[in-house]
Amino acid sequence: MGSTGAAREMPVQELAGALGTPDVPAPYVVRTHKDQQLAATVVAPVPVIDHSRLLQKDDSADEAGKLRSAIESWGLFMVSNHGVDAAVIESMRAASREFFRQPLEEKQRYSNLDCCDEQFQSEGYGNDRVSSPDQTRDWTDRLYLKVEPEDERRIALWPAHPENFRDALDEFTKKCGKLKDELLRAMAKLLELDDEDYFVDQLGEKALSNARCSYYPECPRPELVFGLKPHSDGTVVTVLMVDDSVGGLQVLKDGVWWNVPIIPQTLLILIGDQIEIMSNGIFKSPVHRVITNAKKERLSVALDYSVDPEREIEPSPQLVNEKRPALYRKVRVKDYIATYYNHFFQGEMVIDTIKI
Ligand SMILES: O=C(O)CCC(=O)C(=O)O
Ligand SMILES: [Fe+2]
Repeated sequence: MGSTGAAREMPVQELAGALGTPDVPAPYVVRTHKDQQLAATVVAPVPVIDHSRLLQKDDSADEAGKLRSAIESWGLFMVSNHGVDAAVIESMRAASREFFRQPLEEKQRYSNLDCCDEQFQSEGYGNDRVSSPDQTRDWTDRLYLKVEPEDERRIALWPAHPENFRDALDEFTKKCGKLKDELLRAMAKLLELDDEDYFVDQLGEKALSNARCSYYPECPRPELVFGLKPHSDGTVVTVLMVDDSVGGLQVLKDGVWWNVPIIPQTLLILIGDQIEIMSNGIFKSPVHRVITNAKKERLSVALDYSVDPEREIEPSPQLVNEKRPALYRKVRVKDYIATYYNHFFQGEMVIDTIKI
């Protein structure tokens, strides 16, 4: 991720609090998709996969079939009985909410702008890097932290308040990591790969995972802005804890934006670009976005799982044959991630650049 100099932007939370008029500042107004933000009215019938059944030796066939159809039709699905205790999820949620509720000065101790030269450093609290003056800003503030490899954590950027934040994130990460490995094994089985551990092994010993706590303040003009622009995730998979009462996540399917429902006690799994590449396009990473709400704030916590950035990925040789030649070029993950944001800011999908 580049480190272009960035002017300090006002957090959206402060902006939302300061607005006395029903208006949003021009840099947040989406120019190209007028009124599209409110277009979705249909709730996506996204399948719920019972994870404990998926893991059972003799009773997994139905669940595996559901998983396949969920991935093929939506590129995302919910998991229930996922092994991440409700208490772990609730502490993560509460600790993140508590963090964003604090005064600005407290949050800025973890700023994503370096304290000395104000260079953007991606980890920490703040907004996206602004790389060009005409970049449309998203109506969100974020706390972005590397959680794995564990020895690369920058603990100084992990909030010390609320006091349980660090433990909550550590616990959430560990439990979700196990879930992610189990799901990747189930996905390798679906593709009939010889090695059930194929995707887990591809991640490598220095696999990267980041936590993204996103806070979307209420917005006076939801129809004019994005909470988060349309994108597909540049990950292998993303485990997402959505807000427990406020919707806003939408997924694009067959040219239509669908609302992703909130289903209590589930976690949402998104197929990312990296597994799209490794599965030679059999799995597709869905384009999704977040819209804001005029009356309510929203909070989500995402765990991004990526192959070790130093490694290269390509379609699994077992999924390439004469009938289905490789659809993607081999790419170094670090290069993929580096170009990801430039495309994201332009509203383009980086995966299109490596399609053969
Ligand atoms: O806030 C959400 O529900 C989705 C966030 C998301 O898509 C992302 O962080 O990549
Ligand atoms: Fe996403």
